Amino acid sequence: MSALTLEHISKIYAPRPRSMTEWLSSAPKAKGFQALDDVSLTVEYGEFFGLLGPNGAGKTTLISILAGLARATSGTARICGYDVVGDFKQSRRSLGVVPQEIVYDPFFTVRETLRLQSGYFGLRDNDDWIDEVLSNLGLADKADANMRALSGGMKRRVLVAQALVHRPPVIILDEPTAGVDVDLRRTLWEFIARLNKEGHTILLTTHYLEEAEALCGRIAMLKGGRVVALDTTQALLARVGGNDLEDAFVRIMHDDDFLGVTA
Ligand SMILES: Nc1ncnc2c1ncn2[C@@H]1O[C@H](COP(=O)(O)OP(=O)(O)OP(=O)(O)O)[C@@H](O)[C@H]1O
Repeated sequence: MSALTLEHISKIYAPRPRSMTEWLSSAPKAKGFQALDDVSLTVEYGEFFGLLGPNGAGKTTLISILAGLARATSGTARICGYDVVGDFKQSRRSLGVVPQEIVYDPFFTVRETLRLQSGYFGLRDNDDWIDEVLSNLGLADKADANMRALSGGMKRRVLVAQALVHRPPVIILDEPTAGVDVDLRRTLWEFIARLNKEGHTILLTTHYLEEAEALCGRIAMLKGGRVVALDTTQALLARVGGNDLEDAFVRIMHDDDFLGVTA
C-alpha cells in the first residue's frame, strides 16, 4: 500500500452558463475545461515528493481532489489506501493540507484556531501537541494573539500548524513559502524535513525550484493537466541536462515532445 495513489485521474470543470436562459435551454452546452488529463502516479510512505508545473498546470486541482474539495471526473485517488470518495473520513484523517491561500477566522486566537481544527478531527485535550507544533514553528509567543493581529508570514505558519494538529501521516503543502521571508522558510523547511525524517510523507508544490531540488527525492511535472515528467530528482537532472532543476524545468516545459515518465 502506498501513501498516495492516483489512477487515471481526469478533471473537467463544468462550464458556467452565461445566463439563466442559456442554463434552461436544451441547446447543447459548451464543453467544460479539462484541468487534469489521465494523471497516474504513486507516492510511497516516507517520500518527499515534488509536484511541479507552471501556473494553471493543475497542481491545486489535484490537491483539491485528494483533500475531497473537488471530485475527479474519472479515475480513483487513495490516501494510505483509503479512497478519497468512498472512505472520505479515513482518507481525510490521513491527510494534512497547507493551502495556498491564507484563510482564517479573524475572531479567534492562534490557540483557539488550533483547538477548533483539532475538534474537526474529534480531538480534545490536544494542547500538548499544539504547544509542540507552535514551538517548532516559532509561534509559541503568539499562542494567545488574535489571528487578525498576525503578519502574513505568521498567518502562514498557523496554516502549517493547522494542517498538523491531527498528526497526519501524509502532509501536502501547496506553495507554502509564497511571500514568506527567509527566516520562516528556513524554520519551515527544518520542521518539515524533521517530520519527513520521522516518517511523514510529504507532497510539495512550489515555484521555488531550488527548494524542490534540495528537498524532493522524486518529482512529477505537470503541463496542461498531464504528467510530462516523473522520476527521481537526480535522474531528471541527469537526463535533461542544464545547470539545475530550474534549467531542466524550463527545457521540459518548452519541449512539446518531452515525455519522461519512468519512475
Ligand atoms: N473551479 C474552477 N472552475 C473552472 N476552472 C477552474 C477551476 N479551478 C481551476 N480551474 C482552472 O483549471 C486549471 C488548473 O488550475 P489549478 O489551480 O489546478 O492550477 P495550478 O497548477 O495549481 O496553478 P498555480 O500554480 O497558478 O497555483 C486552470 O486553467 C484554472 O483556471
